[in-house]
Amino acid sequence: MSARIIDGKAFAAQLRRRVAAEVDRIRSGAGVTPGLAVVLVGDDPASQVYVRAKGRQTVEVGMESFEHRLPDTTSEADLLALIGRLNADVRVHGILVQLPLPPQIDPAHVLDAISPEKDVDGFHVVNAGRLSTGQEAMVPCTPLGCLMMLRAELGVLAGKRAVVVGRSNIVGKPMAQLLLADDCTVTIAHSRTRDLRAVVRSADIVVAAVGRPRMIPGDWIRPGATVIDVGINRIAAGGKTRLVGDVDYDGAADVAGAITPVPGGVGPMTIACLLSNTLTACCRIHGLPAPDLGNA
Ligand SMILES: Nc1nc2c(c(=O)[nH]1)N[C@@H](CN(C=O)c1ccc(C(=O)N[C@@H](CCC(=O)O)C(=O)O)cc1)CN2
Ligand SMILES: [Mg+2]
Repeated sequence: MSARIIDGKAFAAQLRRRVAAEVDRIRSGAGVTPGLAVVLVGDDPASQVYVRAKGRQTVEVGMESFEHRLPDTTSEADLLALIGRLNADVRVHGILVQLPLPPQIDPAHVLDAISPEKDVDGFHVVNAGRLSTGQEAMVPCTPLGCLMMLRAELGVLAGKRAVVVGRSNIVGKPMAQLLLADDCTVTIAHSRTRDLRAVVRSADIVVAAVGRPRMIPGDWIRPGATVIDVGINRIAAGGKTRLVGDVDYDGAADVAGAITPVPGGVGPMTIACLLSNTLTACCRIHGLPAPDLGNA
């Protein structure tokens, strides 16, 4: 193993400390406390863990947390009505609806019902459009966390060849936009890409976000490349389960310059960036200068 390990847990802890200091500053200076509303529909076990972590960390950085847990039989109309109330609630600066949603609810309807300025997930079509046209946007948390770690690891990203494997609206596409905005030469690869091995091998930066356990073997990685593994895949292992990424960690760590582990890499940064986005949303809503915490 030669790669540096990019410690997402430590990064996230550092970002939360900076968010907490800024929350303290705007509360004492402007008398405003940022508030985050998280909505969970149903009882998906992983979602419950993430929502609990979000609520706890929101309170720990000094923000107000509003948690809404709805049964998995909730209709789309009832969920839209709740979002309408949260949009109008002046104590709430950020709104997040935990994904996935049960099948009777169309996520596109729900995400586009959230006020763009309170859309701390950055999933609203207005924020996606703003990001892709270089305007001030709310930036999706997972790619924002990846960008922060890449900038800290590599400094200036301009001119780097970046390959993003995966084209989802919530990770792959916004990640590519962020890298492009930092002047990388960006390729988005996906399940239909021809000779994926050669494409990945050409990259100085590989962001893997396909959701397939260890799909990218170590010998696809260019020696010295920086590898950001977004995958969080639970696999069976010796009668138990364990988490692995989309990259074969042991193989890639032998050749990469730096790599994020799973767990403890991108995942913790997702929630830290949610807190940072909530602070940003609160500052924008109240016309306060938004602190630079390494945001896009
Ligand atoms: N509305 C949203 N829904 C979902 C998002 C999102 O950003 N917005 N992302 C994921 C889930 N997610 C946050 O919601 C999330 C996933 C994983 C982690 C994390 O810290 N993972 C740990 C491992 C945790 C474990 O042991 O299971 C790690 O990688 O170290 C945080 C947040 C889908 N839904
Ligand atoms: Mg795909």
